[in-house]
Amino acid sequence: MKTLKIAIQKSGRLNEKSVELLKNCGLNFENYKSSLISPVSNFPLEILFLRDDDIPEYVQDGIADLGIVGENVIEETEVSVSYLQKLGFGKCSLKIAITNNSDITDLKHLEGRAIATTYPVILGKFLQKQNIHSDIRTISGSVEISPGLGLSDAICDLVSTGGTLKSNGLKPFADVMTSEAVLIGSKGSENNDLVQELMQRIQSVLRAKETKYVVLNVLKDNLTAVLALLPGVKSPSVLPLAEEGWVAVHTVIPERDFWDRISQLKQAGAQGIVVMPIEKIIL
Ligand SMILES: Nc1ncnc2c1ncn2[C@@H]1O[C@H](COP(=O)(O)OP(=O)(O)OP(=O)(O)O)[C@@H](O)[C@H]1O
Ligand SMILES: O=P(O)(O)OC[C@H]1O[C@H](OP(=O)(O)OP(=O)(O)O)[C@H](O)[C@@H]1O
Ligand SMILES: [Mg+2]
Repeated sequence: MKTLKIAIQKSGRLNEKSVELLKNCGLNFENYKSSLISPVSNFPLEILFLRDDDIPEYVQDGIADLGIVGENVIEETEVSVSYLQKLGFGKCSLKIAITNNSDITDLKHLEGRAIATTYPVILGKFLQKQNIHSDIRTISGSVEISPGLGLSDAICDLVSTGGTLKSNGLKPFADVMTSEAVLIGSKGSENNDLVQELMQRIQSVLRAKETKYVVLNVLKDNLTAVLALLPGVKSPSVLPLAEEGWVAVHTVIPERDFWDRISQLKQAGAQGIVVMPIEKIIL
């Protein structure tokens, strides 16, 4: 069977999480900073370490079968690839930001104004939809300093905490798009058996990340109330305890409403609650 190639970012915001995800999928490979290509010893796969901007085109052209990259980069490069899976990391928004003392209060005020960005394609489409004609100034980085230097009236750049905007005297003004890291594939790659195997592994790791394994003890009299609060993969397991009248309940709980569930369980009579991380959930 043909060896697959997956392109991930060589260094930068997505590198560490991409490597961690692949390792959690049980793939063995070396992650030397100097190597640009790394074979996986226990799966027919090679990992290419690239600048993130190049990943969509490598995948579109079939040089890499798969890639991990931000949605923002895919939109900007306007490639034709298959979106296979959102990966839940690298979450950020592309925003238009203005200076704290700006006279711009409405999108229409951007008409004729200069906006600096590394995302001219996405910004251009956004403005076109609003029928606004701005002077888009494409620069390759450090976008946030351009209003202070007099290069632009506004910027359009990625924001997550907002710290970079704040420290440059800027404030968010309009949301252009939200983004996160996604697994992409060359068109048709989703039909490849190896791609499907890898996607199943990735999905089992992502599912596990979203959930916790919980074991708790409860008096049989309170069991119905506790079970009513629990989802489980199929349903919770209930096991007798050595002490008469008590049972142990094993289940999985979604990470997102974890603390609410735990306090509800305690109120319903759950005791000795043990919470454990889950490595993989294979359905
Ligand atoms: N502040 C942020 N918070 C979360 N995710 C972000 C943030 N900034 C960028 N990202 C996401 O991470 C991706 C990579 O960001 P990074 O800053 O490492 O890119 P880069 O400097 O263009 O890297 P490269 O050297 O590979 O070209 C972005 O395209 C975006 O999807
Ligand atoms: O809202 P914040 O949490 O402050 O993040 C926003 C910053 O993060 C990104 O740059 P990054 O730090 O990745 O550096 P880069 O410009 O060198 O890619 C982005 O281009 C912003 O400058
Ligand atoms: Mg880049």
